[in-house]
Formats: sequence, C-alpha cells, structure tokens
Amino acid sequence: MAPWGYSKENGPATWHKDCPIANTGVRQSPIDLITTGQTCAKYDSNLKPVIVSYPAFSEATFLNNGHSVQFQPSAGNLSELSGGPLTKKYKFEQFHFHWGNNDSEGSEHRVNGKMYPAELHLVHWNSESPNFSSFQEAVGSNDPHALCVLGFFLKVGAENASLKPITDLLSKVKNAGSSVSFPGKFDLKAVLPETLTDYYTYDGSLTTPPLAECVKWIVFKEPIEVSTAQMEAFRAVDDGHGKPITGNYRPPCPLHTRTVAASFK
Ligand SMILES: Clc1ccc(Cc2nnn[n-]2)cc1
Ligand SMILES: [Zn+2]
Repeated sequence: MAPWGYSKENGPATWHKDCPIANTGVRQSPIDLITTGQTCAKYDSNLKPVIVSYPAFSEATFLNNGHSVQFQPSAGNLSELSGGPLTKKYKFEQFHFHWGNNDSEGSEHRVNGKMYPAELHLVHWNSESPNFSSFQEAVGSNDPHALCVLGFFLKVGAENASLKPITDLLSKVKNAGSSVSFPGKFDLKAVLPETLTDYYTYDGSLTTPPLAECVKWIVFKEPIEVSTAQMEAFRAVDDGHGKPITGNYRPPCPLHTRTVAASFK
C-alpha cells in the first residue's frame, strides 16, 4: 500500500489497513475537547503548571517530510519538560505542525467541535524510564506515557515574531523530502505563552501511523497568534505529489471510557 498521507486514497480513513489500532484502539488521538455536559473535561485542582526548560537551540534540521514540516535539534539538545500531570522528566524530540487550507480547519484537537487553523506539537519522550533510552524505543515500548506531546492551537491575528524564523523558512523546504540546516539559534520558549497553567490533559496516541497509544497529551487552552501571511506560508508547502499539504490533520477519535482533565475552571 502507498505510504500513508492525507489524500482520499491514503488518508486517515485508510490507515486501519496497515494500522488496525486506528479502528480498534480505545485511546486514539486527536479528540474533541468538550467543555460542558456529560463527557466534559473535569477540573482537577491538583494539576500544576507545565514546566519547560528550552535553552535556545543552536543546531537543528528543518524538514518537509511530505506530511508535515518538523524542526529537529541535534542529539545533544538538553531541552526538557516536567510538571503538569507528569511524574517524570521528558526530553524534547522535535516540533511540527498540522494545518488546513483555510482558517476554519487545520487543528487536530477541537474545542466543542471548533477547529483552529493550525496546531503546533512539541514531542517529548520520558527520559527516566528503565525500559527505553531513545524516542524511537519509547514509541515501541507499550508504555502508556512513553511520550508527552504539548499541543498549542494557532489562530490568525498579529504576526508572530517568535515564529517568523520558522515561517520564513517554509519556502526553503517547499519540496517534500527537502530539509535545511536551521540558520542560527531558535528560541522556542519565546513562542509559548509565559504561563503554562491552563490546559486539557488526557491519555492518547500518536495521530499518525503507527498511532501508538503511548502519549500523555497536554493541550493548552490559549491559542498562539500568527498572521494570515504566516498561515499562507504553511499552505504553500508541497506533499511530494505536486500538491500543497492541505489538511494534514486526523479527525477526532472516540473517547471510549477516557476522561479529560482540565487544569482550570
Ligand atoms: Cl516525532 C513525531 C511524532 C508524532 C508525529 C505525529 C503526531 N502524533 N501526535 N501528534 N502528531 C509526528 C512526529
Ligand atoms: Zn502532530
């Protein structure tokens, strides 16, 4: 079967063929984050602020892999995550984005059915587990919290100066499979809201094959603003079949018996 993607022929509705867990899994991601009614997110006063230690990256590769664009620092990066719902320290692996071809779609998670134009994912793996010592091993570990992904919604507004070094680079990786060495330093901390206090958290999975159910999800309530021009830059990135990547987001999955916790009222 052709490698997975987001077109009619190889998109999310076909992934179960190579990845049965797509249809049989009971903790798949993304989900629709419902804030009122029966299955709504429940306030948990024990949830603490998320703590990130992201020294500016000095060496990284920016890659268009045909289904997203990802920023991956060199192996020596010391960026770490802790706090929030986590009991362990996690190591930063990479960040990437999901987006749509217009402002009414693009995010993977939804809030009461609403989609944002894009979603930023910061991927981390548990660096204190005795069972694995790399991201790839973590994915294959069957550990329910081997990974932690921080999700930030993007909404259209003012230009985001902190993300400009990234969005300005998109034209340089227009072709699928192309990558560039990131010029200079990148300060990821400056992209994020100052206080990482208000978020939803739940147990889920990767949102692309292998759809491994090993992710502690933390999705922040406050969106990050980017300009229309910055959104358009994502929509000009090609998927390797002569078309722009439009809509590299998986639709929401059933919650099953899961509950979603909220760190805010
Ligand atoms: Cl390293 C990595 C891990 C997962 C994905 C896809 C994804 N899973 N959950 N959110 N995004 C992309 C790159
Ligand atoms: Zn993602």
